[in-house]
Amino acid sequence: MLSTTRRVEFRDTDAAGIMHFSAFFPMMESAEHELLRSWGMSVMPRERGPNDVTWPRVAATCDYLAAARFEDILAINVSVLKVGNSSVQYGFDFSRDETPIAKGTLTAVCCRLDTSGLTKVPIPDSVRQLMQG
Ligand SMILES: CC(C)(COP(=O)(O)OP(=O)(O)OC[C@H]1O[C@@H](n2cnc3c(N)ncnc32)[C@H](O)[C@@H]1OP(=O)(O)O)[C@@H](O)C(=O)NCCC(=O)NCCSC(=O)c1cc(O)c2ccccc2c1O
Repeated sequence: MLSTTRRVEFRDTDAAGIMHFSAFFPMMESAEHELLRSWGMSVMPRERGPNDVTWPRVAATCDYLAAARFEDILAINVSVLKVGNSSVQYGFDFSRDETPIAKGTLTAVCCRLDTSGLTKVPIPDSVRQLMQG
């Protein structure tokens, strides 16, 4: 549904010279935000409107298949795995030159954000259509 790339930065690596497990999560988050932008949305809309919802995460996973190193260019394929009433689960496939590096998931919940905090709401139909492609 979205193919993008990210370079492994020095800060992403550990003392063994390989990409740290935690560094995959910001890349997944950033790729998810890119997918939302490709649909004309922002994860944090600045203006009020019918789709001014935000997407806190309730679950995140990552399986590590091969090591990535400083300055590697990782291809990231993002797909929508499941659309629920208020939740959406994304899948992330990381690879380098066709070598699978990692597979992750993020689950986000459609929420309104106001002074009282986050309130779960059903995914708007127009957004659901985009997610279901
Ligand atoms: C998000 C909540 C307010 C929802 O609370 P509620 O109790 O109403 O939710 P439900 O239990 O009914 O679940 C809703 C929905 O999600 C599915 N679900 C819940 N837990 C899981 C799980 N562990 N795995 C898979 N799915 C789960 C559940 O099945 C329901 O699905 P339906 O489709 O059937 O509706 C409340 O949960 C809450 O406040 N949680 C804490 C959120 C939080 O603090 N997360 C940690 C970090 S958030 C974050 O990192 C973040 C990143 C960003 O990039 C953001 C960008 C912009 C805005 C916010 C961001 C952000 O917060």
